[in-house]
Amino acid sequence: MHPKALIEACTELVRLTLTFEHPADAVVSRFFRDHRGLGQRERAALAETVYTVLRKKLLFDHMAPSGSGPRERRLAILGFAHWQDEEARRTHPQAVHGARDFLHAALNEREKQWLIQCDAVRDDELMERHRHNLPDWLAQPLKLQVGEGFWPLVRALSCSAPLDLRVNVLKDKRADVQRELAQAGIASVETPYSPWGLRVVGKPALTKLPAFVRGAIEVQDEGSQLLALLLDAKRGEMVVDFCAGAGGKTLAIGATMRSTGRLYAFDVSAHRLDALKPRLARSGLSNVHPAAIAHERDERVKRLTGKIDRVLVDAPCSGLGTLRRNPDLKWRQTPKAVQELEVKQAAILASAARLVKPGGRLVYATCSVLPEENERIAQAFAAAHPDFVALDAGQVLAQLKVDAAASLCSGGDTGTQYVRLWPHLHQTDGFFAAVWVRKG
Ligand SMILES: C[S@@+](CC[C@H](N)C(=O)[O-])C[C@H]1O[C@@H](n2cnc3c(N)ncnc32)[C@H](O)[C@@H]1O
Repeated sequence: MHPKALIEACTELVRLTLTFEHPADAVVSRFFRDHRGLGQRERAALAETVYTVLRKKLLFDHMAPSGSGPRERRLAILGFAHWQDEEARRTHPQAVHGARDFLHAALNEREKQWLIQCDAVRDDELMERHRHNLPDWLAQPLKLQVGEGFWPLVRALSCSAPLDLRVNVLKDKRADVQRELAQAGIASVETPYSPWGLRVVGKPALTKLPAFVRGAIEVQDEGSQLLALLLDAKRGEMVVDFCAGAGGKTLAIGATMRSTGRLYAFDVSAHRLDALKPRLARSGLSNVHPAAIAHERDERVKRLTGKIDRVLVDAPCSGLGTLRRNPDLKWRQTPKAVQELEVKQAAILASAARLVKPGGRLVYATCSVLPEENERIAQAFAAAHPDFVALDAGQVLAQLKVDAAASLCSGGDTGTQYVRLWPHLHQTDGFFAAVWVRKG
């Protein structure tokens, strides 16, 4: 594709994304479906350009007014240029800017001059908000929580997430899958914490690989794998994944149960549960029972009161721990939406807790980094439910032989009460988890 046509396509995609009517990943997928002729490299350039615009929106909004032409085109030019800079830095860490030849071939003289001006702006000349590119309501709580880690966190959030796989141990050993992938030209390393994880180098296409087709691998962030591990579901148990969605954690839990016992996958979205079905078929699991529920007090839920060994509540949340993958969330979420989520989270956790039998385990998890959706929900639950005893997540993970378990946790008297994963510290998405056992 000629550079001019590619920048025009980037401009159109930026325009569609910035309406914020739909999640960016859905807009991008739709665009690719509508433009089937796009090659692999063009798709990568389009997606990376748009994601860079979303990641650096405040900076680009600050730079765009000095340029000419439609605003979306200026943002697309900056997105493309900054993405190329990131690529160049990855391969040559000292590089300041990436090659501009391709991009220049798409620009007129005024645009080239403007880009040179933008390239000359130094980081230390910028206001703080143009460097961190976060809305104030999000920057403040992050600073309070991570202190000096704030700028490393900002840098981590401005990169794309690594591609993590979970090996389905029901089918294969991690080392065997790693060897098989290497033979297919896909390099990977073992993830540092999850016993099932492989971190793949680059972003190779996976869905046609024999290992994928036979259900030996699933794409899953290492942090998400750890939350499934934390539930520690055993052979023959009765287990509920209360907010199963498309079943990322369900599949991991089902495998730890060695496809025995009963694993209910509940969700209010039948559509999301439908996406679980082909994954389930590949996985070889026969112990999973997906069920769409109307709400958290549904009759199907009530019938299981006090009968379940382990319940995972992977609650609907702001998703603000996943900004590396979903940078649009920082512009689509609002403090008001978070408040509404808190009410829902507390209600779902309280309902799900009723299922846990005496001696059973309850795990509450989110992929949010906000204390309101995490510690605050866990503390309010603990205060209202004296029949649940909090377990120390650091100890639980250590018992599960997770390396450096304490470094994955924070909070409480022990400093390791809750799982707290951060992109800049653990190379995972931001995750939270709290664990309780019901008094026997
Ligand atoms: C964080 S997502 C789950 C992701 C999934 N566990 C995974 O690992 O792929 C939260 C899910 O909660 C579901 N949900 C929202 N309200 C619910 C409710 N009242 N009861 C059960 N599930 C609910 C949403 O439909 C969504 O699929």
